[in-house]
Amino acid sequence: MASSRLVDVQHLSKSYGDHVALEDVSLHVDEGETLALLGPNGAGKSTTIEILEGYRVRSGGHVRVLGEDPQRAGVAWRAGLGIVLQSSGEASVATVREELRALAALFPDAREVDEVIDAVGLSGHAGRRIASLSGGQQRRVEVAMGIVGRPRLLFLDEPTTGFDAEARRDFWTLIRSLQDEGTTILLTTHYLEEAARLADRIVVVADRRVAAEGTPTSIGGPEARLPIVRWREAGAVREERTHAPGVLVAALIARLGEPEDLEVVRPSLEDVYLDIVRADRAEAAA
Ligand SMILES: Nc1ncnc2c1ncn2[C@@H]1O[C@H](COP(=O)(O)OP(=O)(O)OP(=O)(O)O)[C@@H](O)[C@H]1O
Repeated sequence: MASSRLVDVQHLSKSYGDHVALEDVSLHVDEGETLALLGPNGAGKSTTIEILEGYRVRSGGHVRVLGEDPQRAGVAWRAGLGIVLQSSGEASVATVREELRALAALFPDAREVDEVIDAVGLSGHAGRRIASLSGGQQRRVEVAMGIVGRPRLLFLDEPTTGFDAEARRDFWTLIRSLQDEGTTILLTTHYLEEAARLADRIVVVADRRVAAEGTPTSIGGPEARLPIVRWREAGAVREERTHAPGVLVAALIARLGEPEDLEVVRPSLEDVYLDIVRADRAEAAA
């Protein structure tokens, strides 16, 4: 195992009673990297991440996080982790600053609490009770709690759920600054744009296993990225995928004059992701 491999998962399986949640998942995260774990509801993302955090016991496979098996690792190991779980909905009656100060005291090299409060956009709310904040503001407190210990490895399980558009942009800026400091991040999200902007690499989990892996611009293979030219002809929408959209558009203009409803679209990560998940589902059904 490379020394820079902070997360190493091989052939991970997990069953809840008779229900198989994960069958054979292998993935890794290297130091300094941000990996986005994507997949439909129920695919097993939280199960995977909670096994890596030591909160769930695996049924089989090999797992190393910061060089240790999460099922056996101790308090010193945990101090290297930052954890933002899927939102619990439970809120403390302490104030934002009190809660973060209490938590920061547990870490050897914690960040300055007021800087963290500022970084998550809560400086105007530092003295307010967490329970009195809005859902999105409470989620920001949870993110602050994940980063205050200056973790080497940060787990973010759907961190921006409940954020408004501006808060999400601010969060992306915050994550970029953590990436610049060298923080290694494992992120789950249902926002494909978030994965496209933040991740160095993406792993798609579907039907209990890894369905695809790659960078945001390469996952799914080159064919999945071919531009689509759409236009209307004889009352019907036509479309064609092509390596040379300009050539096709020129040919359409020569044939039709100005083509009706003409557009040239490059598939987004979301389009590619949906193709991967649908193909995987069709394969599983077959
Ligand atoms: N404690 C549990 N007991 C029984 N089944 C569980 C338990 N936790 C999760 N599961 C099941 O395991 C599967 C994977 O769940 P998991 O929460 O890991 O999915 P997910 O990919 O995180 O989904 P989402 O995107 O909805 O958060 C689901 O079918 C879920 O119902």
